[in-house]
Amino acid sequence: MDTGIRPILEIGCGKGNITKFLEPDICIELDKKMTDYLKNYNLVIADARYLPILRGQLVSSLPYQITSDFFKEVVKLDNIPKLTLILQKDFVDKILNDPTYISFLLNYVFDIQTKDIIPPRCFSPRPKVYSIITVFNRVREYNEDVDSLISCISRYRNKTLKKASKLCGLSSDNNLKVREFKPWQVLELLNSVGLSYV
Ligand SMILES: C[S@@+](CC[C@H](N)C(=O)[O-])C[C@H]1O[C@@H](n2cnc3c(N)ncnc32)[C@H](O)[C@@H]1O
Repeated sequence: MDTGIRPILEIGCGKGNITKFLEPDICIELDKKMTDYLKNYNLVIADARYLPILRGQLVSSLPYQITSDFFKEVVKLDNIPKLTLILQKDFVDKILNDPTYISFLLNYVFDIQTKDIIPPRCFSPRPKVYSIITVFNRVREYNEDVDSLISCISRYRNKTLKKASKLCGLSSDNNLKVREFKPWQVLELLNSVGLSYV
């Protein structure tokens, strides 16, 4: 935990299991029934996806079904330099290995570091899946043009970069298939279509 980046915002404080150690500056929780557990903190009862959160570092053990929606919003918030999240391990494996839109975009904006794996028995109720603590450090500002290009190119992952880039209005001589690029090779992919976003 980097206490130098403030404010620290915790999303989904629940019964305060993480909150009591973290002591965040602001605690955001959707479920009003949790108010009693969180009365000692600066509590905001709200849906974190729709909050105008402008700066700080985020810590969260979010429900896994909102992970993609959450990232699509948070990736655009340049004043959020760091996120420490408990995520479903399968999701993290995908963003590190699979050539999808969200994987390329997250690897473009963040340096992604995996930490401890958390087995299902550590949670109550017990989930079916393994979780993993993952730290996202922002290394680039969000860029709408890059986002659109990644969105387009990743739709053609079974085509060569040469064909995919043509379909996306650009040009490339690269005959590798889009799916042959690992998410962490996103800059190489962008450079291959003539965009230099290092
Ligand atoms: C997996 S629980 C984690 C609870 C607590 N942090 C813990 O570790 O025990 C997720 C929490 O996020 C809250 N939550 C779900 N969706 C949310 C949203 N969109 N905005 C804010 N909180 C949300 C839930 O009500 C729940 O308390």
